[in-house]
Amino acid sequence: MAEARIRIVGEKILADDHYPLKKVKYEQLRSDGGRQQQEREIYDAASGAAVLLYNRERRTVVLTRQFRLGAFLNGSDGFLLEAVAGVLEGAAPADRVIAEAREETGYEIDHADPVLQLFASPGALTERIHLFVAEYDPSKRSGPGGGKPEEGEDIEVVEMDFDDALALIDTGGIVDAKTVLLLLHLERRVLGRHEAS
Ligand SMILES: Nc1nc2c(ncn2[C@@H]2O[C@H](COP(=O)(O)OP(=O)(O)O[C@H]3O[C@H](CO)[C@@H](O)[C@H](O)[C@@H]3O)[C@@H](O)[C@H]2O)c(=O)[nH]1
Ligand SMILES: [Mg+2]
Repeated sequence: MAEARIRIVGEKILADDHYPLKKVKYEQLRSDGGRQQQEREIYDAASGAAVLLYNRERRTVVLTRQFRLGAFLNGSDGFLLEAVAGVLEGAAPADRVIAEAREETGYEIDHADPVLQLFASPGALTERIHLFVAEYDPSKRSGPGGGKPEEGEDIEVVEMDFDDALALIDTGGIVDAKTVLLLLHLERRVLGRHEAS
């Protein structure tokens, strides 16, 4: 049997409040045949799912704007425009995004199309994000959205022209990775780009 390239040799919990922050020791079989031990800090954050809501006829998307501490602590005002997203909390990703769309925007979607999965920041986080797109119908809105105030959510719902959203990627107005990726997917595979007149 081939020798395993990576072997976990130890794990220490550094902090465990919301999700655990760990120090993990592993042994790597290097490409030169040697074995090397390394240690890394890793935040064992929950995996999540995100969905970009779009309307083909109106050529619009629905995004959220909410405060994100990580961005604030690193040079942004922290209020990021993002696709709807939430942690899985044990649910199937396709079910989770339908519930999150309702909670965060009030839109009722009955189906979401899977796009891809990605690791949010694989050197530092265990988190995997499942990405979807879904058509929304402006007449199917059960409430204002906004998220759960009791969990500290204070989410602004932002409906915008799809081409304006694409332009915001170029000007730095949209800087959330999953959202940039979903908008580019929508352009490449679903809606195409309309040149500004
Ligand atoms: N008390 C407490 N609450 C927290 C903490 N971290 C998160 N929460 C709460 O947990 C809930 C998470 O809300 P969701 O809508 O389920 O998740 P999200 O924050 O939108 O996360 C999504 O986007 C993230 C950023 O891209 C992703 O990291 C994540 O996987 C997911 O896709 C929010 O109510 C938030 O306040 C914490 O450290 N302490
Ligand atoms: Mg969310």
